[in-house]
Amino acid sequence: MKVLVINAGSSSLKYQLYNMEDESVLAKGRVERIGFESSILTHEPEGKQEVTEVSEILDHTTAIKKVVQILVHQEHGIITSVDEIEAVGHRVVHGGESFSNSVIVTQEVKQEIKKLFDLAPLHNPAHMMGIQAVEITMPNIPQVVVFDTAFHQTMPASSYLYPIPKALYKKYKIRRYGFHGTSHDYVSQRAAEFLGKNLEDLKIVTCHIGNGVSCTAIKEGKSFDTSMGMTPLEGLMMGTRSGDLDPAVVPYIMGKVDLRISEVNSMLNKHSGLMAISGHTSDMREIEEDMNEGDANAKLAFDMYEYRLRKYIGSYAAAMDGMDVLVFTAGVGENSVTLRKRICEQLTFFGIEIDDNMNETRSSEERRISSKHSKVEVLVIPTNEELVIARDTYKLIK
Ligand SMILES: Nc1ncnc2c1ncn2[C@@H]1O[C@H](COP(=O)(O)OP(=O)(O)O)[C@@H](O)[C@H]1O
Ligand SMILES: CC(=O)OP(=O)(O)O
Ligand SMILES: [Mg+2]
Repeated sequence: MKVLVINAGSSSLKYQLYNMEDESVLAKGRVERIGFESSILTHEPEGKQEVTEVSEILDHTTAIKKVVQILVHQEHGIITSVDEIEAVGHRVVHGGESFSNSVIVTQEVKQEIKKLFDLAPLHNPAHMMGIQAVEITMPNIPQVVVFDTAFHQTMPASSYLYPIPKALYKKYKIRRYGFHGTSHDYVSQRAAEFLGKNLEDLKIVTCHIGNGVSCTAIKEGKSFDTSMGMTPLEGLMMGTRSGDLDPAVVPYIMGKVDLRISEVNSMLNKHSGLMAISGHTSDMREIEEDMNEGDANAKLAFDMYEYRLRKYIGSYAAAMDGMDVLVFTAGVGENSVTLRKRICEQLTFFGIEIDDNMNETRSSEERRISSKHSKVEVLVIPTNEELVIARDTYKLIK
């Protein structure tokens, strides 16, 4: 059975085509700059040359059409007919309190996702466009949605409630939901397997450090607490998102410089984080390069990013009364030798001891970077959200 996995963003759409018999990836790619005149489709078919196409892709339906066209293309394609695709699985960022598992898409499910547009304005409307684009382009194909929030539905009320009037939770469902759940779930399971231990016996802190950044405390195999909140803005400093700040800052700025709600949202989501402090980039590779060349703003951005991560890791060790395993994952977590070193070198209080050689070894494999004497196992586990989505889709459709 072949499953197409889609992660639709507001102006991009990433895809992977899986053969579920052996879980191999037949092709993957992305459409960027949807809605612009020069949109870019990058397609990587397994065992063939990567292709890039520039054309006008004004909406998600056109983007999906282009993806299907290239998947069945004579030269660059990997299947002979679209009928070979038996199911589509989508990433959906916000599932609110309605979903603690992946589900098959129905009218009711779509209604629920729509109700959550307000809570994830950058993500959920784009996912819905992806689902509708598949309905138009591949009618009758079963679709499954896999939620970032689902894994965190096990959090206790003491973790998910905010200390504000309870009516706000009852009436508007204002609470912590948490995100990147598929990733935290996947890497914690892989970590236990890597160590040959029972997941249920471990206290794990997982750090998903990509464009979005979140940490999760995992106890008895379940999410116990996580740094993102009602929206993916809370918690750690990110590429362009501020993370935690005094909530009083928001009304204060709105009064002082006469900003509208949408402008404040945009400032905190798109113009803050590494971008704001470095003054020119949200890309960790550039931050590190500039820092090494003596750029003081890049250094400050790096220091703040690292410091905030370290504070969260420490607080989750306290939250679980211990930490057996610390996991780094996602673009920055898997690749930044410097960030991992700086964090671990200043967590010696917990008995963490990093092995510099292991940390510096470049690899895309799961690996241990702590020394033999370290009291906490420190691992780098490459995440694979797409594989989890493909597996859930296969399970529900099969
Ligand atoms: N070698 C590297 N060193 C440091 N950071 C890296 C490296 N490779 C990728 N990154 C960073 O990873 C981030 C993107 O992470 P990723 O998990 O792909 O994000 P997302 O899935 O949220 O788009 C970028 O900030 C990028 O700079
Ligand atoms: C939820 C979230 O922050 O997702 P991403 O990291 O893909 O932006
Ligand atoms: Mg990601």
